[in-house]
Amino acid sequence: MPAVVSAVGRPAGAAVDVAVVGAGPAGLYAAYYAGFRGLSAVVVDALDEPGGQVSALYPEKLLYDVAGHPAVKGRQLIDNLLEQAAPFETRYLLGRAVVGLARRTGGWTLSTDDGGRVDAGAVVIAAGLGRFVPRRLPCSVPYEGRGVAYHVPRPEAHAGRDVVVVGGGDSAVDWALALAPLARSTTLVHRRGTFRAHEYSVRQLYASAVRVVTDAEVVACHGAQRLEQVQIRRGEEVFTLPAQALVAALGFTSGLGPVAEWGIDLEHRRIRVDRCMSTNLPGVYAVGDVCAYPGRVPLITVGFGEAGTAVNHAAVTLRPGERLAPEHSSDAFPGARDRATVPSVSAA
Ligand SMILES: Cc1cc2nc3c(=O)[nH]c(=O)nc-3n(C[C@H](O)[C@H](O)[C@H](O)COP(=O)(O)OP(=O)(O)OC[C@H]3O[C@@H](n4cnc5c(N)ncnc54)[C@H](O)[C@@H]3O)c2cc1C
Repeated sequence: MPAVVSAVGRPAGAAVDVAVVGAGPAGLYAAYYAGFRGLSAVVVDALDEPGGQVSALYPEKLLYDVAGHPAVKGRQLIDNLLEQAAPFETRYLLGRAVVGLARRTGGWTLSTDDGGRVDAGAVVIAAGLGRFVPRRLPCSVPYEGRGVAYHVPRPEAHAGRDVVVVGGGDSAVDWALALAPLARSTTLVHRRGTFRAHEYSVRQLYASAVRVVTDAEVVACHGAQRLEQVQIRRGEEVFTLPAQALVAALGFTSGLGPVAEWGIDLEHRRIRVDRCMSTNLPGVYAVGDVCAYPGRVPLITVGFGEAGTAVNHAAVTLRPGERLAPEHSSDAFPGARDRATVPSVSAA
């Protein structure tokens, strides 16, 4: 995967042409497209990892309906999108939420929840379902970042560890299956007797090395500096397992949050756009699952097309005289430095 640098706590720097809110598939493709059109771009996401729903909810699943990919793992698709944007000077500001949008001369200023700001000529909102907030397992909260996590972007990071996954849905089962070949031990704890996950995955689960503990709950976490053990209660029985990692796969809540307060026209908690992907605010576009127009279908491939449309229109707005239709990428590669010599994604 190209190196994506989180710049939490650092100012975003000089004005850019395009600020993208959200590093899901639509936002990442908007960043690529900005580079392709010779525009500088910053992508801001509240999550520490790029990839939006794909990374947070199903990085290990295969997708079969993304154009040009007969089958691609969620994680691989996001890596590919990052690699595609890598020749350009895209900056990724991860782990910070955009909380404000204010007009300024020549564009817009985004403010972030760490007190930072990004000045941009145009804004592409690719906020999907909004900010994801993980459902927490109360007893594990003190160990957040010290062994307790809410998703598994890189299963390899858990190699050789004792891992306890908590939950009964697709993410919990998928992650347990992905971790089992790598971890020293993998235990899946679910408070009910049956799983909500896909039937095929559940069959794989019971055939795997994962220790499955149903009708049970993690009731305590212990450890000095980091997580070392978890206590599990199953009926009257209470037992302790070694655990250097606990993955609380209890789902996420999501909501548009501050985006709804920026004076943008909304429709059923989505941002209303026209055929150019423009919102009612000049120079502010919306793409991907966050946008609404009659007949929209919430698919990744659709979001890619919308991102291209929005950035091409932004290019014309930012640089009057430019053509709306881009050159064919097969004929020219405008805006990029020499592909062969360029490192991956640059830091903020
Ligand atoms: C289990 C599952 C399986 C799926 N399978 C498929 C499939 O096979 N094929 C397919 O086409 N689609 C599939 N989808 C749908 C697909 O994942 C979504 O359509 C796609 O992720 C939408 O992309 P997006 O970039 O618009 O938004 P998202 O992926 O939702 O990303 C939005 C990003 O914006 C960030 N954000 C939101 N608000 C802010 C803010 N204020 N500040 C900073 N960051 C913010 C969020 O943190 C998030 O990272 C599936 C979805 C799920 C849940």
